[in-house]
Amino acid sequence: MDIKVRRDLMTRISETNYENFHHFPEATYTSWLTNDVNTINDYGFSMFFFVTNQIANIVLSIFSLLTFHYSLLITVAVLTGIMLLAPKLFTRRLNQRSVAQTKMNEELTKQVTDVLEGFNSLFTLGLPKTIQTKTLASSQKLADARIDYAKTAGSMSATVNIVSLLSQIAVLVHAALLFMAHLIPAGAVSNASYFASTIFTSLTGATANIAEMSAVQPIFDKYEQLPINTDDQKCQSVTPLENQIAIQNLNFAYDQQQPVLQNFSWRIQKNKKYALVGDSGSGKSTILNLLVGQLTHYSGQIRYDGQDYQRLDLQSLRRQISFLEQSPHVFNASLRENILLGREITESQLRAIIERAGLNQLIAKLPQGLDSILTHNGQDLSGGQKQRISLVRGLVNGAEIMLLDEATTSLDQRASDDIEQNLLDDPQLTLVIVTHHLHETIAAQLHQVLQI
Ligand SMILES: Nc1ncnc2c1ncn2[C@@H]1O[C@H](COP(=O)(O)OP(=O)(O)OP(=O)(O)O)[C@@H](O)[C@H]1O
Repeated sequence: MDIKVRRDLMTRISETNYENFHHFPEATYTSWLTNDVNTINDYGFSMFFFVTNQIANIVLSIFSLLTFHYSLLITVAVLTGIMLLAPKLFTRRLNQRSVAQTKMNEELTKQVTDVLEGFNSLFTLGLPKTIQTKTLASSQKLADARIDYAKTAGSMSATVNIVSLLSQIAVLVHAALLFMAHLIPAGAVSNASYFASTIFTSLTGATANIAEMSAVQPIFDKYEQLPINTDDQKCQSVTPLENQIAIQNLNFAYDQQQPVLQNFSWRIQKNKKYALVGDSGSGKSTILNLLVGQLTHYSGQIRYDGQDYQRLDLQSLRRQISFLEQSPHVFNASLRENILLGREITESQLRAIIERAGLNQLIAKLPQGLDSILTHNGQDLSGGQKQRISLVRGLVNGAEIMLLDEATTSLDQRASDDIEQNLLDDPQLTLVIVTHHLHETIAAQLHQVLQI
């Protein structure tokens, strides 16, 4: 069941779009997939098994009581109704406490992840103690949320227990009256008391457990906040570029108060080479993100061979465009897996691409070559080596449009120029380079250098 919950959640994550995914920090997803799944186990699935057991006890005891006198069943039925209503007084509060608890779990995971990722910065500034102070507050908030939940669950349990006790006394009195009226034998009075105790004790447990079980529903509701992207399925699949990508009168803002691009127009023609330059924060990366269909909330138009981006299947668009970031993520897997990422090419094609991106030196240094395992986020690689891996990934795609977002900045000038020259020499390639260090010889070969 854990596997199914996680699989459904990962399906949701993998099928959402770029903007929806980044609506939450990664740590929130970590919390969903770990803390929340544990909560679903502890309060959801485990309770379900208890409740099944308790309901079996109740049903069998009711049958036994029925053999003494039918009227006992009526008393039990009325009291059961009252017992089932008692926890309803607490359901809303319990749900709220459950949500608060999962939110605090998310907050703690977020803080812990954030501060541990910043370990190097804090350490070099001589501030390692900040790790404690930054996480203690969220840890305390989580503890408070857990106590609040326990208090509500405890109050509910106490109320149901009192109703249960009164109900057991009521059945005993009823049985005693039946005995006095000579309707049941004396032994049935003590047995009725025993079965009443079984019924109401099991009911006490079952009602509290059902309430706790339902308190995990808000977690599933929370998962629904991550919408699955269904737009692409309705749209047109993208084929290799024949003519041009045209941006027309485009306006874009991450935050409505601060527009990044205003009335921006630009054309990228097939097989031509471009550079985007400009001050830091001027919007160069944003333009690439728009071109690759990652940012979709803009006004104006982007057209791919005349077709509006809004009508295109953006997944298939991304198969036509290789987008190379400045700091690519390196997975904790072999170098080969890091390059292929599930795609298939022949060994000779792979070797040729590695040669082209200048990754040979790194492979020669690694103990198992291409099959050496890299650490999480490539902590044992240099920035330049990571960028070469990213370039190989892009070339494996075989896409004829390539967008480089300062993708060679960690390499020395010569290596960076070599790679850029290699891409410029490819007549099939449509190339856009975002850079702060445009070498004159490279600039001279470009179709256009656009200043943002
Ligand atoms: N995800 C984001 N959310 C909010 N604002 C953002 C986001 N990404 C970028 N911005 C803002 O948008 C503006 C343009 O950013 P962008 O990264 O496109 O600039 P850039 O020209 O590529 O900068 P640099 O040369 O430093 O990489 C900046 O003011 C930046 O703060």
